[in-house]
Order: sequence, then structure tokens, then C-alpha cells
Amino acid sequence: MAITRNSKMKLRPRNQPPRVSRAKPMKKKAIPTIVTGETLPLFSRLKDFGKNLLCNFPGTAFFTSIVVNVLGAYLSKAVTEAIKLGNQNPLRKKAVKLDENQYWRIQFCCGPKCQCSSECSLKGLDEIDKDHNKKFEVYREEEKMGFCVSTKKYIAKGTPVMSFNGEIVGKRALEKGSDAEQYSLKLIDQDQALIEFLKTANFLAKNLLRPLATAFDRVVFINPLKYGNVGRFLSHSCRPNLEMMRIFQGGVSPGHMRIVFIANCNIKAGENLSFDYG
Ligand SMILES: C[S@@+](CC[C@H](N)C(=O)[O-])C[C@H]1O[C@@H](n2cnc3c(N)ncnc32)[C@H](O)[C@@H]1O
Repeated sequence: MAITRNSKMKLRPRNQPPRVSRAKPMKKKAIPTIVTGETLPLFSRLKDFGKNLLCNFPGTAFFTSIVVNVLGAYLSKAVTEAIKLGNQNPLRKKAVKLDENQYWRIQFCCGPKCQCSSECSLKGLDEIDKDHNKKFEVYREEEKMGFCVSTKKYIAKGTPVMSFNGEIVGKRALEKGSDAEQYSLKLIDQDQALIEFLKTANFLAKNLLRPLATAFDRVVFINPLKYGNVGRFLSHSCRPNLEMMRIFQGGVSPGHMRIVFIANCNIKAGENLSFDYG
């Protein structure tokens, strides 16, 4: 609508400041920071061809790919608080000096915020969330078994192969018999050894010890159903080629803790990747 001099609409004089609304500002909802990752194609090779169509895939095949764990439901206040504090107090490389005994009690790796050089020996997880499309294939040949993961490249024994990403949740988020219960892995289980370790850690600020110790005395899971990565498709084997390990990346709060799969033998290209669910 064109505004003319005769228009009844009142115009604000130029020298008057704009009116400020008195309405209360809406409370902003806390949105989790989600760093999305690659979405791999799923190859379905079932004999029943109709089931190979994307529209007939099970609901568990669909998720948002992430490279950093996100906060999920039913987390205790202690764990949420510890994650928050951990994010506010990043450890500096200089400060993380583990003595000989400590190396056997905690696996620690640099994170993206560490200020060390590319030659740093603690950068073992740098490549873990990259190039999944070049490294892995997700496929299914049997309906019961569902989707599995194979490696496209040779993997040497001892290599960190992939992480297991998802929502960090409390036990109540995993209903008995639900998909969430089947797919989730335990991240923290009232870890007394870890708490004892933190008490001896000279790199930890004193005010962090208590909140972290309280958080590590809880039970926490990673649920990869809604947000996850290729790790959620790994199958079970009694003779697995991957071993599960918890590694702290860039800090020592539950938010820095990652589940990582390490090759426990040399793995040829084309082999199925598995770990022992037990
Ligand atoms: C964490 S999910 C693994 C991904 C799952 N295959 C999919 O398609 O989403 C665990 C489920 O995979 C299937 N599975 C994994 N390893 C298996 C195995 N060795 N034998 C039979 N089924 C297996 C079972 O149905 C199990 O409940």
C-alpha cells in the first residue's frame, strides 16, 4: 500500500525514538548444540526386493548423524552441571601431565580446543569422525541381523576406528524392551576408580573435583537412536574385531567422555566390524 499525505495512518516523526514493546520477552528454549556429521547411504540387499526400498526400511534406520554427543533426557542435575562446568573450564595442554601410573587408569586425548601442535602425541582421535563414507559401508543381507558395518580399507591392530555417538541420557530414558534400551551403551557406571583418579589429578581445578566426582557416581548412557553415528550399526560378535574403550577428549567431564572402538586385530578391507555387546 502506498502511503500518501492524505492517508489516515499516523507516521512517527523522524526525531522521535521508536516505541519499545512492553510485552515480556519470550523465554528462549535451550537448544542443544548439534554438530552434524556425514550421513552414509544404507545398502539393503535382502532377497525380498520390496524391503530394499527406502520407504520400507525400519524406523531405526533413520537418525541425525552427529560428531559430538548431545545432552538428552533424564540426566541427573549432577551430570548436567558437571558437563556445563567442564565446558566452561577447558583444560590446557600444559596442565594435563599424567604420571606413569595415571596413564593406566585414564585414556586421555586432545580435543579441538587444545592448543598443541600437529605433532602432539595426544591427538589420536582427530581423524575418528572424518571421512566415514570413504572408510565404511553400511549394508544388510539378512533382515533379522539388520544393518551392519564393513570397512572399505585395511585397519591395523590398535587403530581407533570409530566412536559411538548419541544423546547422553539417564537410565530412565531407556524403557525396558525398547529400541533405546537395545541400542544404547553405558558411558558411566558409578565409577569409583575414576573418582579416585580425579582426586589425584593435579591438573584439575579444586572447585571441579566435587561436582565431577558426584557426576561420575551416577549411571549414564549414550542413546544413538535419534542422534547418532555409524557406530549404532555395529553388530555383536563373540569373536569381535573391535574393542570398546572410553576416552576423555579435551577435558575430564562426562561431556568429554567418548566411547571409541579400537581394532583388536588387523582387519582386512571388506570385513564386517563387530564388538562384544556383553
Ligand atoms: C545396536 S543394533 C545394531 C544395528 C542393527 N542391526 C540395525 O539394523 O539398526 C542391535 C540389533 O542388531 C541385531 N544384531 C546385531 N548383531 C547381531 C548378531 N550377531 N546376530 C543377530 N542379530 C544381530 C539385533 O537385532 C540387535 O538387536
